[in-house]
Amino acid sequence: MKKAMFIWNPSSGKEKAADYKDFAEKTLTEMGYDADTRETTGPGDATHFAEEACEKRYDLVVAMGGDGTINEAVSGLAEKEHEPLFGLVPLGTVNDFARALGISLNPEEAIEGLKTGREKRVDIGKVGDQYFMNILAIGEIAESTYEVEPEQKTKLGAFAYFVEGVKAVASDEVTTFVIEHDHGTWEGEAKLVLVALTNSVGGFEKLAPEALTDDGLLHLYIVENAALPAFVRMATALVRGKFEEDPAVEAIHTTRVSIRTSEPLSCNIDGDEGSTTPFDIEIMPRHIRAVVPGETD
Ligand SMILES: Nc1ncnc2c1ncn2[C@@H]1O[C@H](COP(=O)(O)OP(=O)(O)OP(=O)(O)O)[C@@H](O)[C@H]1O
Repeated sequence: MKKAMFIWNPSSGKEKAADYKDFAEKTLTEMGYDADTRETTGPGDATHFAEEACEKRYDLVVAMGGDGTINEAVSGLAEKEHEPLFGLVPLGTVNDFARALGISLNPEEAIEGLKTGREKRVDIGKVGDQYFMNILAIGEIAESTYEVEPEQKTKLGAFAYFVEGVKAVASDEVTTFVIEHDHGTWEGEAKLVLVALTNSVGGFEKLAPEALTDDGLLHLYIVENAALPAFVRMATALVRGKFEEDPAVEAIHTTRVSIRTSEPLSCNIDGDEGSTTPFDIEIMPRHIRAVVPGETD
């Protein structure tokens, strides 16, 4: 009998998560799987469960939760000898990976979609011993998001980030970056460096509109240090989906990026704090066997 592991985070998606869990178990059984359900209790669980599924040669791993849970499950599947199929059921607030893969943001539809979906091999990124599916951000603007207090986040939402971002843009502090990539070396002062894998970043689909989940490329954007009006222009370009055409933005498509900075800076990986510079980022092309909507080729 085919074996599936269903990993779910009960803290995501509020009180309906348990109902979706029951529906997912029923669906996997109907699909002919022996379904083994695992509930996460805290950070790291989803990774350990997915690792176990690889060791025990499961056919399918399905993770249900927000982007944090999905990142943890994919990290457990990465670089293993046995590669189960990976299905995801989005239950978070942003759900970038599901958006990029065209998976329904309605959990019931996403679960139903496992029945009719097809396999698609998709890229992930690697930095040190961490993996990412959507975006790595580094620079004063990225660092400033850590300064947003939790209660400020709840009260003001995106506006709190915006205020911190403007403060970072307006500050005199500048960081010098040395960035090596496939086509050469970029050296200079930058406010923000972004490495995107997909076209959905923070639920916003216009930062890297051309980034495909299986193009084998890191989409690198270097936002140069500039005066405030340039940032206003850049924000407008971003909203219009023309970010990479802005003169203060260097856009490079590459398979590897090495980043060194004048001061150590920590990066933000898929929304959570990650490694501190210097570090190397690489693409792992078509590494994960994701289940996505659509007919099998
Ligand atoms: N039982 C649990 N209770 C609390 N936290 C948990 C539990 N299980 C896992 N976690 C942790 O919760 C973190 C956040 O989960 P996740 O990102 O999936 O949900 P979310 O915060 O609702 O989503 P989003 O970030 O999209 O709003 C994960 O990093 C995970 O380690």
